Amino acid sequence: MSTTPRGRSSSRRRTGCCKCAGGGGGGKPSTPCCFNPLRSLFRCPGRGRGRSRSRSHSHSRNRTAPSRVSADIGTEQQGQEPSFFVYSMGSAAENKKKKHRKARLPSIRSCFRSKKKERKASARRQPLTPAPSMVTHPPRSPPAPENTPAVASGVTSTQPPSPAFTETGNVNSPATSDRRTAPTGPGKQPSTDSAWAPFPPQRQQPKQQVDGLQIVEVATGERLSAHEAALIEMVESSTDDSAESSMKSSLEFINEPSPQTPVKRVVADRETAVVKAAAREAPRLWLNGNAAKAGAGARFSEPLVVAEANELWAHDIACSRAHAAMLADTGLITTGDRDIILEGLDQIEKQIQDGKFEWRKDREDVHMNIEAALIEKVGEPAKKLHTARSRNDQIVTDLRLWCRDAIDKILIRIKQFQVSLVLLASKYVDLIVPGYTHLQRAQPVLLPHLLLSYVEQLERDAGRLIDCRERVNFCPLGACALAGTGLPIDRFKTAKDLKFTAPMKNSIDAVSDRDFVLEFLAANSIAAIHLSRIGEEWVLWASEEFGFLTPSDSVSTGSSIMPQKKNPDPMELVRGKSARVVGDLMTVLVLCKGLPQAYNRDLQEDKEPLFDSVKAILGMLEVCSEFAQNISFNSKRIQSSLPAGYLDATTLADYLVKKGVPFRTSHEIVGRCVALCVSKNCQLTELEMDDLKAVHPVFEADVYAYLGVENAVNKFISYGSTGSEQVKKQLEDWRVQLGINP
Ligand SMILES: N/C(=N\CCC[C@H](N)C(=O)O)N[C@@H](CC(=O)O)C(=O)O
Repeated sequence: MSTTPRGRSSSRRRTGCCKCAGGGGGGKPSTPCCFNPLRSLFRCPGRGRGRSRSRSHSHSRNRTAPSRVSADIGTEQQGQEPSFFVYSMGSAAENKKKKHRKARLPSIRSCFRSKKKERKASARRQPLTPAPSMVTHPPRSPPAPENTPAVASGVTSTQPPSPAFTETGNVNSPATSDRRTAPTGPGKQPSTDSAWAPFPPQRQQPKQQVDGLQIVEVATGERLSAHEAALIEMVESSTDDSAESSMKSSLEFINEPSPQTPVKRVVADRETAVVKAAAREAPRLWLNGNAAKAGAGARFSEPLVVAEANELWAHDIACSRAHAAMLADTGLITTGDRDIILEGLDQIEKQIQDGKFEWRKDREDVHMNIEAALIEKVGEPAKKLHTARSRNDQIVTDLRLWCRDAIDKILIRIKQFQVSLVLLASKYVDLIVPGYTHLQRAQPVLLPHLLLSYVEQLERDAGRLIDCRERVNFCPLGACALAGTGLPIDRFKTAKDLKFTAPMKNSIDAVSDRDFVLEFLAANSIAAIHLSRIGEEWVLWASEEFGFLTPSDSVSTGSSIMPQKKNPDPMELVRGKSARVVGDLMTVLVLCKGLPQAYNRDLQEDKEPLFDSVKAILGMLEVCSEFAQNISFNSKRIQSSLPAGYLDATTLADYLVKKGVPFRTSHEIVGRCVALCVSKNCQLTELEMDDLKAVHPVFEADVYAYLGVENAVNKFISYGSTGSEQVKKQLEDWRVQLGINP
């Protein structure tokens, strides 16, 4: 067993797992394996938020998911779980491994270095060759009918994209013979290759076509796409090393052991392969792959890819399916191409579900990963999928679909908690508890009345989410980058297929706004505040000072030093988690406040707080339900505490009002009665008739039916009051509404 510098065990570091840090594995749901689900929900030390790349911070990244303490406790056996947890630091052995991994950083570069001179000379001799790119260039060939066979099936990437539209919007396809026609516009160089090329040739390499990609053999013997090879050349020939060092530092960062659960580590291990790919390719989406070098922007998108993909891949594929179907319906692609695309998407979906999909950080985001994989899989037809689509409308459509699903999940959890509260209330129908204002004893209330007050709050939380869902449910797809498209798409069809209410009316608005995210986060924040208040109340009530509530052992934790302690920390964590939910709202509010209209890359930053907020609120609700199912109220202790605090004083004032005394006067009279009790050290109900008459002659013998907490509670009759009739009725209504059988 190795120990960390803090003396903590690391032997089980890789065996602990927790639900909240799961979700890796290419969309595979993580399996909670902690013996206590409440603990597992809240044990993740990291939130997956932007990790520092700074080397000086590397030790903090060595933190793993909190491991069970397996320190020297004599007879400790494998698999036994101490009842408290600590975070552990990475061990020396792990640090060694990390160094070892660094040494394995991109070897491909050195292979290219050995060929540098030769290639430079070659580059001087030869003009640049075209590099396949994801950028679609306008066709430079005369139109041909859409059903040209060569167009409907996959063609090589040296051919212009098809089918294409003329400016008048007609579907056209380049005639096969015309594909070899070199562009003649200003600045276009004649191609040395027999095929038409949008850019001049770059190098002389033996070329092959695989799935429409041009393949070249490089010095390592590896077969890379021309695009990949061109990129390495760019980095290599750059006099400025920053592109390479930026890439390298990213690699080091990615190769660091991260504070992840084993599920995530599996993903991270897979990412090692991804990283190698990144070292030889950094696709540039502008200038057709001929831009100088990878910029600093990549630094910010890389760590997000996997997290973003885990959440959004299913929605992104759903959007692509709907979009492909619409493109075929409108004749923008053939039905044959649509079927090939759909088949490819099915395969990708399966790969992701099986955890076999390689998420490449160098492909920027979930959209580019899926689209590029689709092109690799099915070739040319996949290149048509991005027709009349931009990542700007894709991401916001994905997000709206994601929010819709997330809201539905939260609504279910809210209902579960409501049911737990109603069941709890049903167990204590007659239990009177002190009601507090200013945290001072105020008036007696029935415990079910208090518990149903939480149920009401939750109902409004659900209502806010339902309202928000209505506004979320409009479809931005087809807004394209911001302006819509000149192509005859059918936005109503995609909206319908994706079960949106309707397409969004304004394409600029569609890609610009994240008000639906804000609204969702605001609704979450209010719900979180409600849960936090319940958490606070229950923590307070579980204290020795109150002693009103006892959590069962299954929802309690112990102390590492004070053996007698039993902490209600799930509810403390509910209270604590509310801070991050509110913080997430603040993050997106501030994120959006300075943005000009239409898409801005800042918006990429909306996802982490959105995902985080939803994860937190789902966890909080689950914990609250479980806590509610595992607490008991200490009736005896509560009852014995009721006499203190003159809880019946206001009911006595109401008695005087019924006798015709103005309320302000009755308030004063009861005040004098209470003062008398204080001097006599007794309860109001213990005052003799003579004592009462001495305070005011209006008191009669019937006053004793108003004194004492039971009598006081029974006197409440107003709608929504704590009177037992009212409470019983409301409890019954809630049972019916929530479908709880008698
Ligand atoms: N880069 C870009 N959008 C990226 C959106 C997706 C991004 N991962 C996000 O999460 O916001 N916009 C390009 C258009 C495009 O790439 O489709 C632009 O407007 O210039």
